[in-house]
Amino acid sequence: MTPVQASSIPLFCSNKDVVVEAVTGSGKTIAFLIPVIEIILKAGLVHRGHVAGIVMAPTRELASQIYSVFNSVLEFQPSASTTLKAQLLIGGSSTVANDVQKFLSETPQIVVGTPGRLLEFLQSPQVRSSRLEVLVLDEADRLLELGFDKTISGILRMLPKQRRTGLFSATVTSAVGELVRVGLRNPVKVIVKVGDGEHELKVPTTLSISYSVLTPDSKIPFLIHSINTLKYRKAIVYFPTCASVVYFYSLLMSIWPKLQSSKSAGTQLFSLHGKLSQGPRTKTLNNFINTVNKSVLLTTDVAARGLDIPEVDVVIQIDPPYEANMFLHRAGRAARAGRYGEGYVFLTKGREEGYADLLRVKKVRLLESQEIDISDLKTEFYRNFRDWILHSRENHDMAVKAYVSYVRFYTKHTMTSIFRMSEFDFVGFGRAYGLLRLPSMPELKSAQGIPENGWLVEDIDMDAYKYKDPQKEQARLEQLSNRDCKAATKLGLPKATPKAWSEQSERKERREVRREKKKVKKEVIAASNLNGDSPSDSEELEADWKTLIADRKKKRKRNISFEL
Ligand SMILES: Nc1ncnc2c1ncn2[C@@H]1O[C@H](COP(=O)(O)OP(=O)(O)OP(=O)(O)O)[C@@H](O)[C@H]1O
Repeated sequence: MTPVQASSIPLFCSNKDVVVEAVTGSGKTIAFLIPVIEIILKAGLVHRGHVAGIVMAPTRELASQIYSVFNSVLEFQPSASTTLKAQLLIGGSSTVANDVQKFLSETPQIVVGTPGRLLEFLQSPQVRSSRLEVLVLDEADRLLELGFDKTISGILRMLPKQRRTGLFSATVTSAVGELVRVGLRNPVKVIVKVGDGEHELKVPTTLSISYSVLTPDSKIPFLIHSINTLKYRKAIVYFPTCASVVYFYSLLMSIWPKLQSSKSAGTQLFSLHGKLSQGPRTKTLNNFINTVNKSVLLTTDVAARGLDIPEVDVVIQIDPPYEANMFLHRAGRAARAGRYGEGYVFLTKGREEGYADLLRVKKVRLLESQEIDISDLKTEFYRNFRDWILHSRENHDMAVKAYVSYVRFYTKHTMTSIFRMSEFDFVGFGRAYGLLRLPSMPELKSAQGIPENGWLVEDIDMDAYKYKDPQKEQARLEQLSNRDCKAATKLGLPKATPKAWSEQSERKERREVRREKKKVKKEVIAASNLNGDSPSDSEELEADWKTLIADRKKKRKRNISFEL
């Protein structure tokens, strides 16, 4: 047994409620799974329609993993004894009605699931939970966080008070205040500490963590450099939001082959996030787990907790997560069960450097990475990035979505003294996200140094910037031809959508051009008056004015430049 198993299994099995905290990858799954089996076997047979044990986990992936560990243990049941069975209850793959049907026909005693589906399942009149013996909350602190709490209260109301309850996590202490509400009676706290001889650590001792301080536009090139040069079989890269995973996965799929080193040739990329439907989500994770090739998974915090993929030996965090505990869970996907692993986090130059000190206070041992010159790779990256963005307008739409979601993510940081919105580099990240123009968003209103009209490139003819999808392009062309026509509004063109916004801002821009024309005209008239010309020499004046306007226009319509 691992230390957490040796200390918590006897307690949990001997009718004690337990709260167990031990670092990632230390074997907590077995530490609750064995007692669940023991407690149910000791209680004797349960009747059809009754649940005897519930294990709850915050994500579908984690619930599925626990269910499969259950099955691999239950395979070893002596045939003469009660046959224990488990059932998986997660949304997205089957209906509640099907789950209930299966439960009644296969009579499992244990259910493993995510809170939402578990609640719906327990609410079915055919399912009884009054004889429940044991409840486990894996990743308990996460489950108790806002969002799940109403669901969990609903589940707890349906369970008998006479039961054993166990809370497990690598960071369970933050949930201690909630214990009474969760219904633990005189729980025993088991905290398994690790250390490097001198100091206690909150991460496995076999996990080596480094941080790099980078400018916004160096982050993705540095990621490419890292996945090109680091030694790993499988690596996980954490992005802040679903939209940023979608965006950078599309970008890297297209341009990374051009930037690969011989060391990384043949490496497969995968992407996983919470907005994928269940089918592709499961398929992607299985493919990542089962591929024999060197592979990299781009993902969000949906894959931060609990996932046990032993071959993962490198974890990269493009940005720190919005709360510090998540850092430990993300990094802990590597260095599991005594294996060696490496964690990297990219901090934005400026205020974010303080995050390293905060982690040290949180008992994370980390070092600053050596500075590496990646200027050639960066130049090559942005050349390819520019071509890719300009290749289709869809790419820019994706960039806008990813950027907006990143800004919103940044506002959610709990450590506001380090991650200050007032110091957020809107322009730097706009360029890093490949934007031609910053989107209009409330957060930008009070920001400093935003270029006029949000343009990040000197000029671009947005009217000529096409969608690859013929239907989208057709719609865009129709909008273009309608945009000046007041009738378009009457026809009900959407007002609040991003397109409506861009239409609005384009209208604003045209107004400005008109204003500028008027100004120039006035200047010309004033100048000619000074020269003694009569304002009635209108033909000549009109010609001068046209030339002036044309010159200004020419300046504005210079080739698209994309300096990043
Ligand atoms: N007694 C044991 N001996 C050897 N390996 C073990 C033992 N118990 C568990 N393991 C292995 O350790 C790995 C990590 O276990 P597990 O996923 O339960 O960790 P955890 O503590 O729940 O981590 P996390 O906090 O990240 O969820 C798994 O691959 C598991 O098979």
